[in-house]
Amino acid sequence: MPEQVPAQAEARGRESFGSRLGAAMASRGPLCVGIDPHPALLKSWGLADDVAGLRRFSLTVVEAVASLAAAVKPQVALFERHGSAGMAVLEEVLAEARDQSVLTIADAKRGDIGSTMAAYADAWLRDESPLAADSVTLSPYLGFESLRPALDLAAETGRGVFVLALTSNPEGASVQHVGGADSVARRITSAAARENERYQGSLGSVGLVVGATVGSALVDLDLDLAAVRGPILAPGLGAQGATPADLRATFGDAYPLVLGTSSRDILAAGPEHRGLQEAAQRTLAGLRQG
Ligand SMILES: O=C(O)c1cc(=O)[nH]c(=O)n1[C@@H]1O[C@H](COP(=O)(O)O)[C@@H](O)[C@H]1O
Repeated sequence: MPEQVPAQAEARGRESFGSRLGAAMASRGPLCVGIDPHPALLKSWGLADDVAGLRRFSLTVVEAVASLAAAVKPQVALFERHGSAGMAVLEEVLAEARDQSVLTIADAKRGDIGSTMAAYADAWLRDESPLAADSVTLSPYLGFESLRPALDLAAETGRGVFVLALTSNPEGASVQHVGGADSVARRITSAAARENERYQGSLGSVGLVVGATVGSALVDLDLDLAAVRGPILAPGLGAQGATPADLRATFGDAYPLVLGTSSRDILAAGPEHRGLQEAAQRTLAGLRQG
């Protein structure tokens, strides 16, 4: 039963993900740095588009920004394209982030029927898994309730999830805005709010993904994100055109819950630590000013 889950996490001496992320956002600021090792970025860093290049790139980003960011978000697709050796690098990156005390969001956007979802939950959210991260992104388009195994395992192990609600890409609206006053996005945000009822006294561990680029959609769809009480992962800064000022305008009262995330815009400032750190600090200063 949902009410028992925080007790399970507590029994294991675990602090919830929402509580840990809230503390990291308060002490370091509301920035997540995306680790997206695109072939073009590897090239611009003077690295080959191979497993050695992938490893050097990703570990460099973790080392450079671990003390500046509340979280790092490896994009799983860009490791997967290198096959099993690429996934081994992802395991190493997750372990390095853990050693350097920066929270991880595995950007895997998983979603499937419940029985298969249980296996995805095991992969990303179970202690023993080599791919265990602090949190994982989930796609709710097989129905929010199909995510149940991940929602429950995250609560049990003190981990978190970010559920896609309003994505940053222009095509997202063709599905997410459907339904008028009872839009798909509204159903997802309401379901996330219900899940977060089990996390009392801190930020919930069920976050949402809402793009920095969604403009007036929150007003148009009448979404109250502050009421969800979970973190809001907001991609779309920089390379997709959104600015920190856009975030403040878009999120209004919910802005304190927003974790701005940027990948290419910061990564293009590598390979030197200093360049990456300056780019991250610039983005963070913008987010703090909002
Ligand atoms: O879940 C995500 O992080 C995500 C959701 C979304 O709506 N839009 C979006 O861009 N993302 C991811 O955020 C990252 C954005 O990268 P940049 O555009 O380079 O900052 C990519 O890894 C995307 O897959």
